[in-house]
Amino acid sequence: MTLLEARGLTRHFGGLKAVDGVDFTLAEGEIHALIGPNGAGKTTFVSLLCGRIPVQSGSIRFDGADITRMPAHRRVRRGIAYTFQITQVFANLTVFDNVALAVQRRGGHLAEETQAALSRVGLAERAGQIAGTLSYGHQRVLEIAMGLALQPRLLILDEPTQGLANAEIETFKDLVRQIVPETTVLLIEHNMDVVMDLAQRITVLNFGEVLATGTPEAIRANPAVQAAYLGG
Ligand SMILES: Nc1ncnc2c1ncn2[C@@H]1O[C@H](COP(=O)(O)OP(=O)(O)OP(=O)(O)O)[C@@H](O)[C@H]1O
Repeated sequence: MTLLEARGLTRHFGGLKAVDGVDFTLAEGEIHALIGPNGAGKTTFVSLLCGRIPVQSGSIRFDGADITRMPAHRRVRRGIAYTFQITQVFANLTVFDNVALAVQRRGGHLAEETQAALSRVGLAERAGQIAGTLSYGHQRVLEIAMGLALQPRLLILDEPTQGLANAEIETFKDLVRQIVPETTVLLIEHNMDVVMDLAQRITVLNFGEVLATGTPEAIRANPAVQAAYLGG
């Protein structure tokens, strides 16, 4: 089943075609990676999907409904959660309270669901710690817990492994494998090992347009992708 479908999605900044007529579908339960060179439009594209930036033209359907003009907070309620490159953790609050805020936003059972989200990412033992004192890697994991606390249908992760150590990347990959297929995952990622390991399908953006979509094998073998991004 198709969970999300974008048609002709467009966002220009002045003369710059950041996202330019993108057609894109997400199948329910898949791990889908979005890759491409710096400035290709990946963050802008997912910002359009979650409503952080308004669409100029084109449409987005999510779970059968047109969400093109829906405000971001209502998309969250419909099941789209996201974590962005820039850390969203409240540094002065405890780990527990950071996640509790996300649970509260959804109107869930505060203590139980907060604890469950923390256990899921392996942060339960640090529940009482002030978030700002966590290592960088743990803060990134906390962000994912905050996203999961929303119990999303779709979790969008923008460069989640950036700055993580190798062992933390392995933990992250295990976590993503555990949350599908209940949660569909859209992953912006520059680390090609992570992409090839996790993704069932990959979409390559280049200059705001879709260059290719396919399985990891097909994308790796695609000459246009090699020329634009993989440096083959
Ligand atoms: N608010 C904005 N105003 C003007 N230009 C913008 C804005 N946001 C993004 N851009 C430009 O749009 C283009 C696409 O940027 P975007 O951040 O979406 O690319 P990206 O593929 O996510 O890049 P990276 O891999 O470096 O994160 C870039 O040229 C960027 O400078």
